[in-house]
Formats: sequence, C-alpha cells, structure tokens
Amino acid sequence: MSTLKIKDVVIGEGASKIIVPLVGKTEAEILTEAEMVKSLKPDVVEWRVDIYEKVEDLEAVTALIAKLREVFADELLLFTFRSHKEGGNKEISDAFYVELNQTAIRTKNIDLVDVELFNDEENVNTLVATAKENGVYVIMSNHDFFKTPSKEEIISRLCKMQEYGADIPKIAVMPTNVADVITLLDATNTMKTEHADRPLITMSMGGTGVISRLAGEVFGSAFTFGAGKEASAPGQIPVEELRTVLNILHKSL
Ligand SMILES: O=C1C[C@@](O)(C(=O)O)C[C@@H](O)[C@@H]1O
Repeated sequence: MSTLKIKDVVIGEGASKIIVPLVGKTEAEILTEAEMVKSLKPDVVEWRVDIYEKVEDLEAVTALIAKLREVFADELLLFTFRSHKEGGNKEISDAFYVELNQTAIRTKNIDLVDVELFNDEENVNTLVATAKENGVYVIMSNHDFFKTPSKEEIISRLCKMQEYGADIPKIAVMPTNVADVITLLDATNTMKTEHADRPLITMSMGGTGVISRLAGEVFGSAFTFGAGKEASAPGQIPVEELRTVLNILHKSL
C-alpha cells in the first residue's frame, strides 16, 4: 500500500489521521462551529453539506466553501453530500448530486470530495474525472447503517472503488454483534495486505464498533472520524479523547 500526501498530511503512515465533521444547519452555525473545530487541530475538516439548509442553492454553497477555505487554510477540506439512502439528511436527484459536487470541485477551494459508490456508473466516472482535472482527491464511500456485509462483500466494494480510481476507498458499516466488528477489521487487514495499493478508511459504527475507530493504525484504516461540536454518525468519540488513544497505540507499535 502506498501513502498519499496532500499538502502536509501524509495519509497511510503513522497514527490514523483525524477528520472532524461540521454539522451546522445555517451559515452562522457552520462558521461558529468551524472556529471551534479549528481549535481541535484536525487533519481534515468534513463539511457535511447535506445538513446545510441552503444546499440546493449553488451560489450559497460556493460562497460558504470560500469562507470555510479561509478558516481552514492549512487543514484539508472535505466536501461531503451524504445521501439519504446512506444515512444523510436530504434527498436530491442524481443530476443535482453531480452538479453540486462538480460545482464544489471546480471552486478548487476543497481538497477532497466524497463520492458515493452506489450511484449511476456514468455519474461516478464523471465526478472522478472532474476531481482529477481540478486537483481534488476522491474519497469514495459506502455506508450500511443497518448491518455488516460479509468480509468478501466489504473487500469487493473497496476493490470496486479502487477500479473507479478513488484516491481513498471508504466503508462504514453497522455491527449487530461483536463478530461483525471482527469481520470489518479482518476485511480491512486483508484489503490492506492483499488488495489495496492506496490508503483506506473503514469503520464499524455504534458503541460496539468504537474499537475500529481507535485501532486503524493496527488494522489498516488511514483516517478516523472524531466528534467536534456534535457527532455525525453513531460511535464517534470526542477528538481530544480520540487523539489520546491514537497516540497511545502509535507509541506501542
Ligand atoms: O462517511 C462518513 C463516516 C461517518 O459515517 C462515520 O461513521 O464516522 C461520518 C460521516 O460524516 C462521514 O461522511
């Protein structure tokens, strides 16, 4: 597996890097939250644009991206529209999903964009191509908020993301028992050692899955999401606590 360097962040080496989501609804809330999140010194800040009240207004989205870029001049900025079917807040058409993400990419004010795997193949290809043309990195993602697919299925989805040209494949699944968490960790380790030629992000959500958010350096997840003002998914723990555990693990390895 090779590492990926974006600005000063070397991904896939050392302790898992920390991504903190912004989950405000209004511009004022998002900008206040941004200052608070900046003080937590994240490696990456994820703007969950599906929560923004004006997500359907491309001019408003573009203007807010520019303001977030000013706040996060040094951190990496990740633009994510999480669709309703994958645990997000809003339903939009496929056509608008492409338009929204292309608009964000073309501002060149973001470093990374989230593209969901389970989309029309042509749309996924279009978004990957637009990102590459504009120097924006793609995190390709898939979420199952109800269950954990088999190890083979998890690996097959992550491999499919590599085939699409994703810079960082990502999967988040929900465990219904401890064995499911082990399945996710086992799939991550096998992916890392046998299939992946680039960094990955995996997590098992909810309380039972928290170990997967802490032990990425051991099993092969290059990033972990920590809660800033508020968690954006079940199982995220506050950044300060997360960093403490990541450092303990890193020193032991
Ligand atoms: O895809 C992910 C991962 C996530 O769902 C989590 O479980 O930490 C949180 C989301 O904000 C992010 O877009």
